[in-house]
Amino acid sequence: MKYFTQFESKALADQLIEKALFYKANPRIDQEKGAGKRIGCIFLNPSLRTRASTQIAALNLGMEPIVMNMDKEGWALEMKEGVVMNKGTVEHIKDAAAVLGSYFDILAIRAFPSLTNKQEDIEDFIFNQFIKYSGAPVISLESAIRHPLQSLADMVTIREQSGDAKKVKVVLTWAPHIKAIPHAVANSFSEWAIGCGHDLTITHPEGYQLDPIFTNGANIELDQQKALEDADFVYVKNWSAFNDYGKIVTTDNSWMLTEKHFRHAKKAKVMHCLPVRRNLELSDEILDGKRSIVQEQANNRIYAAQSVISHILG
Ligand SMILES: NCCC[C@H](NC(=O)CCC(=O)O)C(=O)O
Ligand SMILES: NC(=O)OP(=O)(O)O
Repeated sequence: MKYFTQFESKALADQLIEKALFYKANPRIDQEKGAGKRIGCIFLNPSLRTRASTQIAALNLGMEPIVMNMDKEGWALEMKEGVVMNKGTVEHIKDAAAVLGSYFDILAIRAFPSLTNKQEDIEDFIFNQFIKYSGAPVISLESAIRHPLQSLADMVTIREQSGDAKKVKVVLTWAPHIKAIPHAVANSFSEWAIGCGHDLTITHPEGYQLDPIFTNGANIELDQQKALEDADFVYVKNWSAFNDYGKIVTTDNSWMLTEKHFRHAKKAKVMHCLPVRRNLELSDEILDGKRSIVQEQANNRIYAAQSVISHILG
């Protein structure tokens, strides 16, 4: 495997989930595997979990991580081909990515969408420029349209929490927010949950349909109460409109989950990738209550990353 950017197959997902659970039980068992190798973690946007968990994962494998916050510490990058660089950008992605590719054995990149240029975002243009020009193996730390390390950690968490249950009902519910938020987490969660064979229902207000490329195979139910019935796992996430691209269509706060939403889903566990805006996206009551498994999820980010890095190292 040279690139970890999206769901590939159930067989690979199962292998990565098993390996993540193995590393969780034996974090340092492969301390020699990455010895003498470096991973470059390139952030064009903020991060807490992805930044720290990827570094810990690399260190568990004996590999040296170097983090660059390119949005703040690097030169302003030009992404377009053939432009006269007489404005704000200082260095072309061609040159920067080629240098980074020569410095590192693996490159890991975070590049959020603009939410203003739909075509560029759905092509994952900036992320793909790094792939094109670096020549190195690349791991996505969240691109414009996907967040596969998050989704892998989510699948690990569901596997861990569901024990012997053969089939679980998973619900992805939209939550209110005050800002236009990317689709990446919701897209990826849907892609991985369907790919891993879970029974997935997606619920959101009118106008928040996700790109069907990612949701094909899910049950779409616009009535949140109905969607939540008998859920085993409820994944909470805000996203902006996809059709009316990047717009906020409603902020209806009745969509924020509280205990009363779980009348017909008594056993449901609640997931969120974090960061979460409390009492806007999700209530204190849920986040601090027994249903929440958000800390377990965040912890599993380490072993998801370790599993992927190990797989790329071969
Ligand atoms: N990496 C996890 C989520 C990152 C991003 N959240 C945010 O941008 C939150 C911003 C805010 O709450 O102001 C998202 O939802 O895609
Ligand atoms: N869940 C997640 O990706 O968190 P960060 O944005 O803090 O990395």
